[in-house]
Amino acid sequence: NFFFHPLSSFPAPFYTRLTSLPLAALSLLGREPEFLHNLTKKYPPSTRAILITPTLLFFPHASSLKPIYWSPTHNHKGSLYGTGALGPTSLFSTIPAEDHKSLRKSLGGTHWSVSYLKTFQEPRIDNLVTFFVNQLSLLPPDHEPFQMGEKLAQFAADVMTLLVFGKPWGFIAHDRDERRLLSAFRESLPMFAFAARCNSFRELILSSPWIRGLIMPKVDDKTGSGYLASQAKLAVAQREQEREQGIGGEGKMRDYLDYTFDARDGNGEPLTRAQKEAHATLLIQAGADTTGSGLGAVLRLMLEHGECMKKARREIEVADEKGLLSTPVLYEETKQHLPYFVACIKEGLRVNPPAPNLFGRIILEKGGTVIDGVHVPQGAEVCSNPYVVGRDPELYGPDAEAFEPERWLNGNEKRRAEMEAANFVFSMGPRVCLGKEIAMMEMYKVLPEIVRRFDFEVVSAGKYVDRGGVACNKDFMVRVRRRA
Ligand code: HEM
Repeated sequence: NFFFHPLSSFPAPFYTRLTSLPLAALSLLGREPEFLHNLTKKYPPSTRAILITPTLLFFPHASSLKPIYWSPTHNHKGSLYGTGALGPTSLFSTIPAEDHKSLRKSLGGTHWSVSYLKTFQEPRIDNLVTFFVNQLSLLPPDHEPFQMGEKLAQFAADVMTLLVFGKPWGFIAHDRDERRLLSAFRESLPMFAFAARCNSFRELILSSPWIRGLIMPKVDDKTGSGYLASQAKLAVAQREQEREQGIGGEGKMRDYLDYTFDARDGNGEPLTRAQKEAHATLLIQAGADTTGSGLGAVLRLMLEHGECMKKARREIEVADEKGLLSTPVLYEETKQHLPYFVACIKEGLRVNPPAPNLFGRIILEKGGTVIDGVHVPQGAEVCSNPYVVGRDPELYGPDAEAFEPERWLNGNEKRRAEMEAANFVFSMGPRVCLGKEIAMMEMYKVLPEIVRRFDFEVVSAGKYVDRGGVACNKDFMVRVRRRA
C-alpha cells in the first residue's frame, strides 16, 4: 500500500493508507463526516484528492463533482454498494452502469416530475399535512416535550407509504414508529456502513451465507425492513390479482407500485415480481428517513437561528396578508411567494445533508481519467460526500460552515448558479435521487405550514448525527403552541 499500490502517490494519513479499518470504525461511530471535513483542512487547498482507505480516493471539492458524477463512463458503482444492506438488488444497488441505465429508463418517467406531482400527488400530500397539523393542534398547551425530528420522520414515512402503497401506514394517526420501520432501519445502517468500508469484513465475513442469514432482514419479521419486504410482496401479489380480474390499472388513482407494472426492461419485458417488490421496498427505505432527516434539520437550524425564523415567519405573514397562500400551503406558492423560506430549506440541507454518505464510482476508462486536475488510474474507486463538498470554501467562501440562508438570495448571480449546480445533497448525474422532487415537495409544504401555525419552545436543541450514511436530529425536543 505504501509503495506499490497504483494509488500510493496520493496524499493520505498513514493509517488510512494502511487499512480500511479506521474509516469503517469512524463511520460506525457516526464520526465520518466530521473526520473527512477535518482531514480536508489538514491539507493545503491545492490538494484535490485524499486516500481515505487503501483503495478509496476521496474528492473534497465541489469542482470534482461534475467529472465524477456526470460522466456516463464512471457511472459504475463501487464496492461501497456491495453489502446488500437494502435487500435484493434494486435501482440503487445495481452496480454496472449499463444495467442501471436500462432499469432507470424503465422505472423513471414523467411520474417523478414536479408537474405530475403537483397535479396528481399534491392533493394527497395535502391531506396528510392537514392531518399532521390537526394532530399537533390537539396537544394541550402544557404537553410533554416531544422529539420533533421523529415526528417529522413519521410524517415523511406516512407520505412514502401513501405514495407507494396507496395508503399511509398510520405513523401520524398512532403517533408512533409503525412496525419500527424507521428505528430498525437506523439501527441496521451503521453495521452495513462499516461493512461497506471495511474491505476484509465485507469480503470474508459478510459474504458467508450463514452470517448473512443471521443479520439480514427476513420476510417473516414482524417489524423493520423484513416486515416492509413482506408488505411489498403482499401488495405486488394483490395488484397482480386485481389486474387479472380487470380491477385497478387505468382510471384508478395510481401510486408508485402501479408504475412498476407499466415498466418494461431493456428487452421490452415486464419487470419480475422480485424487481417490483425490490423497487417498492427501496422507495420507502430511500425516501422516508432521509426526508424526515431533512425536514427535522431545516426546522432545527431555523429555530437555532432565531433571526432566520423571524424573517421566515414574517415572510409568511406578509404573503398571508396578501391572500397568496392556501391552506395548506401549495408547493408552487412556497416557490413563488416564500423565497426566504426556500433559501432556509436549501441552506439547511447544505449544512446538514440527510445522506452524508460516500457515493463511490469506479473509473473504467482505459488509461484512467482526470478528475479535478488529477490523473486517476483505471480501476480506482473515487467518491465524494455532501457534508464535505457542501462546506467547500472555494465555492461557499470563508463562512462556508455557517447557516446563512441569504447566500442563496444575495450577491453574485454567477456564484449562485454555481452553488445550485454543485448541490450534491441528492447526488447528481444519471444516478441522481429519483425522489428528489417528492422530498422537496414535502419540505415546501409541511415546513411553512407548521411555522405558520405553531410557536415552538425548544426544550433541547438537539444535534445532527450521522448513522451509517443517513443522518438524524438527535434529541431535538420541543413543545408546540398553536398560534392565534
Ligand atoms: C431529503 C431526502 C432525500 C435525500 C437527501 C436523498 C438522497 C439520495 C442520494 C444522495 C441518492 C444517490 C445515491 C447514490 O449515488 O448512490 C439517492 C438515490 C435514490 N433516491 Fe433519494 N434522497 C431523498 C429522498 C428520496 C425519496 C423521497 C425517494 C423516493 C420517493 C428517493 C428515492 C431514491 C432512489 C430510488 C434512488 C436511487 C436512484 C438511482 O440509483 O437511479 N429518495 N437519494
